[in-house]
Amino acid sequence: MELIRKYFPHLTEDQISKFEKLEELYKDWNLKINVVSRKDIDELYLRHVVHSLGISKVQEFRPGSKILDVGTGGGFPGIPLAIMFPESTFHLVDSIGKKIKVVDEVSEGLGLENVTSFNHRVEEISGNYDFIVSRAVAIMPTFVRWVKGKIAKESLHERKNGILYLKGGDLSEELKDYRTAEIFELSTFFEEEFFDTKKVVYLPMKYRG
Ligand SMILES: C[S@@+](CC[C@H](N)C(=O)[O-])C[C@H]1O[C@@H](n2cnc3c(N)ncnc32)[C@H](O)[C@@H]1O
Repeated sequence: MELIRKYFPHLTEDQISKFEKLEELYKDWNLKINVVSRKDIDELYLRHVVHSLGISKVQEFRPGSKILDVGTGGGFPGIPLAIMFPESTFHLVDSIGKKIKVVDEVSEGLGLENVTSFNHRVEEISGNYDFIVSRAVAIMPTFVRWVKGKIAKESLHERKNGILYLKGGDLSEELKDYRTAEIFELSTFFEEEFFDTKKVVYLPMKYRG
């Protein structure tokens, strides 16, 4: 929790208490099914919560915005972002039912009214989202194919609607066909070594015509 207080000093008491409770809920769930690896659960705030919130350092979601988290697994980055932006709506999708069950239980346990989850492959759902967020699901060309019809044309934000993807390492090959992609180094915002190679890739939506 010190990391949350250190990097996000302006949270409300309600947000702080949700972030505190989140650890308890994930630790309980991890005894039943392995939603977070054993190693990572001890560093839940660093590896999952603060990492997810890296997206909020790049883009503040305005009230009323709609966000889709693709391949959310146990709820990352969607759940931490939903706590951070209570006036935005988050749809969390994953193709594995037992992961969605954990997402449902955690969001209910935290009283998150702005989270809805779907047990589907993302290719099967439709929607009109301001931003699509994700971590560790697919390479960019596949991901773009899955989500490009799901991004709203009207934007509530100054930055164009599009994809905000948490990635690591050298992305030059993977992003070579995406000239409009912007890469934000998370080490700019967070000093822990874990973030040295971590980035947020922002890919604005391209509109035809
Ligand atoms: C490596 S896990 C990452 C989970 C989470 N985003 C995180 O970073 O902790 C990848 C997740 O993507 C989901 N997934 C893969 N392809 C998908 C698709 N086409 N539609 C929905 N979910 C998908 C998998 O079921 C799995 O839970």
